Parts: sequence; structure tokens; C-alpha cells
Amino acid sequence: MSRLRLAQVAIGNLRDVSLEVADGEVVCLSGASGSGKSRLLRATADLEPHEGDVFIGQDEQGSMPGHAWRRRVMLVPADSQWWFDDVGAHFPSRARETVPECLGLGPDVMQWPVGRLSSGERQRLALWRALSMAPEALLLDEPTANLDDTMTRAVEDWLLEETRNRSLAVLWVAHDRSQIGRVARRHYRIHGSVLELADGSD
Ligand SMILES: Nc1ncnc2c1ncn2[C@@H]1O[C@H](COP(=O)(O)OP(=O)(O)OP(=O)(O)O)[C@@H](O)[C@H]1O
Repeated sequence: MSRLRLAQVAIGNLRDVSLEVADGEVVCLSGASGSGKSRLLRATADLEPHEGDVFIGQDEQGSMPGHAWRRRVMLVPADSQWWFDDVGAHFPSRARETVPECLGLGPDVMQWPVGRLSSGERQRLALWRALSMAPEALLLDEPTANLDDTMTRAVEDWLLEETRNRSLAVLWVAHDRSQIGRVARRHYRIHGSVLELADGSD
């Protein structure tokens, strides 16, 4: 069953974007810098006006307020936003106690001030924050851009496991072809104003 569905979405230069992401599936999206990947994720998250329709299950984006949509279809932007002084204040209480070990951060990270976090720590914690809100779909904008190779592989494995265990639909923007090959069986590439299924996709 398709969990997340885009039907003839148009935003900026992009036209006629239609794709589906099933429960427990990762679909990758790539394209040149400035081709519109982030805007497409923002449109999917109901953060930018666009043409066309987006569905989560049977529900259409316009049928609910934006904040309700974004709890179900959650965007993790490349540059995450933090609005309280301390890290822990951004997390539901159960998630403060259960920071995944593979992120390489102990539970005391929840007491840290946000200003202390490195870009890679912010990125890993933004992913954990999103997962801890129990969304149905995740929109990941280059989720490993600030991580070294070892941590990139650890985060990929963790995200794939969580995707399966939580039956999430994941749309993942990536540049690195080898990463795309590891995490997704389907890969769309932006070419000019259209989205094309890349070679090697199932
Ligand atoms: N709100 C906006 N209104 C008009 N144009 C915008 C808006 N936001 C971004 N753009 C433009 O749309 C184009 C696509 O931007 P986008 O951020 O989606 O690119 P991208 O593919 O994610 O690039 P990168 O890989 O460099 O992050 C860019 O030319 C950008 O300047």
C-alpha cells in the first residue's frame, strides 16, 4: 500500500511530479544543486504553496491544518532548527532516556545547551527528534551531509532499521550514488523540470 503519494505536484521549475512511497520503503531523490530537491520536500511537508496533490494514506494535504500534516509527514531539513536553550527540551520525555547508542551520544546529551552541538551532532539529534515524534512519513534532506564515513554508515543502518520497524515511508535526498545504492531500491533524479526514474531502480 502506498503511504505517501505525490500526484502531479508542481513547484518552482518542477512540473508534474508523481511518485509513491510504500510503508517501510526508502525512495531517493537526487539532482543538481539548485534543481529543486529541497523545495519539493518543503512542498510535500506543506511548507510551500504548490500545485498538485499530496496524500498520506487516504488523507489529502489540504484536508488538515499544516501543523497536523507535518506531525504525520515530517521534514528533517539539512539545517535543523532548535528553539529552546537545552537539547532535552526538544524531545518527548521517553526519547530523552533512549538516545540510540549508534548515534554515538550518551544520555547526558539531553542536558547540553544547543549552542554546544557540532553540526554532525545537530544532524543526528534532529533525526532522533523526528523519529521520536512518531511520524508516518519522513522527508530527509541530505541527512548524513555533516557526518564522517563511519557515522554515515551507522546512521544509514539505523534509519533503514527504523524505517522497517516503524513502517515509515521515507523520501531521502542524497547526492552520493553509493549511498543511494545502499539505502534505496528506487531512485528519482531531477532532470530539468521533470523527475525521472534513474537507471537501476526496481
Ligand atoms: N521560496 C522560494 N521562492 C522562489 N525561489 C526559491 C525559493 N526557495 C528556493 N528557491 C530557488 O529554487 C531553486 C531550487 O532550490 P532548492 O533549495 O530546492 O535546491 P536544491 O536542489 O535543494 O539544491 P541544493 O542541492 O544546492 O541544496 C533555487 O534556484 C532556489 O534559489
